[in-house]
Amino acid sequence: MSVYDAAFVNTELSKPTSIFGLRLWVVIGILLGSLIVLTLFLLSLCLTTRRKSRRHQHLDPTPPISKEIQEIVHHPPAPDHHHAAPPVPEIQVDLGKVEHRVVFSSGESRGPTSAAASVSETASFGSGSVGPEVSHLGWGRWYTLRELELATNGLCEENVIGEGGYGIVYSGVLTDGAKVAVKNLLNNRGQAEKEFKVEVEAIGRVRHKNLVRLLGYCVEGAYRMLVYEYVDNGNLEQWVHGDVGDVSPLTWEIRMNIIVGTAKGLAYLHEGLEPKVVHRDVKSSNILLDRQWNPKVSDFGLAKLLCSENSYVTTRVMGTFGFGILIMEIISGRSPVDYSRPPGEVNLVEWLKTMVGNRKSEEVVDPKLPEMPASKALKRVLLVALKCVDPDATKRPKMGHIIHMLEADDLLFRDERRIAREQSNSRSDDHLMNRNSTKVGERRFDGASASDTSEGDSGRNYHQPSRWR
Ligand SMILES: Nc1ncnc2c1ncn2[C@@H]1O[C@H](COP(=O)(O)OP(=O)(O)OP(=O)(O)O)[C@@H](O)[C@H]1O
Repeated sequence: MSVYDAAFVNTELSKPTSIFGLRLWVVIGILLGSLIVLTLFLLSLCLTTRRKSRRHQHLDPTPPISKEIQEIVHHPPAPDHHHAAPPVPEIQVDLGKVEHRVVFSSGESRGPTSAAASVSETASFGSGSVGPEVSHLGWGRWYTLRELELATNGLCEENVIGEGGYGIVYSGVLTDGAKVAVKNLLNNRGQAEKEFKVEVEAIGRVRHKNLVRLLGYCVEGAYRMLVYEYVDNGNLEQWVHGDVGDVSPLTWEIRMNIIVGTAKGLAYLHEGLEPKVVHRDVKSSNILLDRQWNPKVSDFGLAKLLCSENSYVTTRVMGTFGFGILIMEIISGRSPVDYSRPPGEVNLVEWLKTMVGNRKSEEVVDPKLPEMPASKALKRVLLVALKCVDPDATKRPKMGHIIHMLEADDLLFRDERRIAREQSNSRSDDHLMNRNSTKVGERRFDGASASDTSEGDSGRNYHQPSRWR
């Protein structure tokens, strides 16, 4: 720019304007200053908003545990365990990425109406839906407390189906109509949360028709709840020891079905999963029944996950002893310990051993059984029970082997029943007795004869009582 141009610009800028007679450069200065101030204001506004929203995300009450839930790899079972379910794919779920807003604040105003109102409230905050898509895990669902309150009529007393060592169990109906059992775990903080994690991780991935299925869980504030499929025909303890009249509805066939089904559920826990799961509390109140009398093992909440290297013996010791007592309970209708009985009969295992040793197997059968079982079938199942409670833990059979023995027994029993029916129909006793012995002989080649089973698994010897040969 030349000296003349600069002088010209200077003259022009120094001219007074119509705005309060201010010179042009002053007006331009004011405009520029205002623009800068406005830009700075907008920038700070923008930053404040972003910071606020970030703090909001931080306050999102997604429980920390949910981020730790992930599907555990389900290894296929060993080839000889053909009862195990097919493997499921590995899925990792990070619930922290799902927007959860929990609006429950206190225990007041419980009941179906208030609960319903809150559920829709939750929906409006969340991803727009309160249904399963909000909180799918790899294996199940994460439920809000509101959902479970709605399902259980506000955790009301009429919905209580029982109380166990770990909390109260409620029946409930979810919004999709599914009936569930909600176990509200007793909460003693710290420890409870640890147990809860163990239980959720151990149970969530397990799928077997003879194991009660965990559908999901709820962690909210101090609440820890497990949501199970509802099994609708009570538990085995109620049917074996409850007031069912003089004749039990549990026929021999039903009892055998319960024993075999329970064995399959336990075998899956012991042998179909890696790491293994051991129930540690096999008892009749933990065997739930459906309307077709199919058993489902429940309450493996404190099951410990074992390292595969050193679990072998432990699994056999812990798992089979309780199962042996359970068989005795089902066959005899007696409790494992019953102080109302004479001294020699208080302990079921000891009494039964004595009875079998004295060739009184038939006398151990539950007097409420509608019909006596075939002698061989009875002895076979008692033999299995006695093997399970062998004082030498290393001689106890594995659950898989127990199934093998029991199922062979089942076939044998069916044959004998068919033959018995034929006997009573034709009345040609001698002829049919010959067929009977031939049939039994044939079955023994199926790999489950008394001598086969007496050898025990893994080449261990079991000394079968000679009277049973
Ligand atoms: N999934 C379910 N469906 C139907 N009823 C259930 C279900 N789970 C548990 N129950 C019932 O709830 C009651 C309490 O069960 P829970 O497993 O808590 O205790 P328990 O087995 O009686 O005792 P413990 O805790 O000492 O094993 C039992 O009567 C059981 O039959």
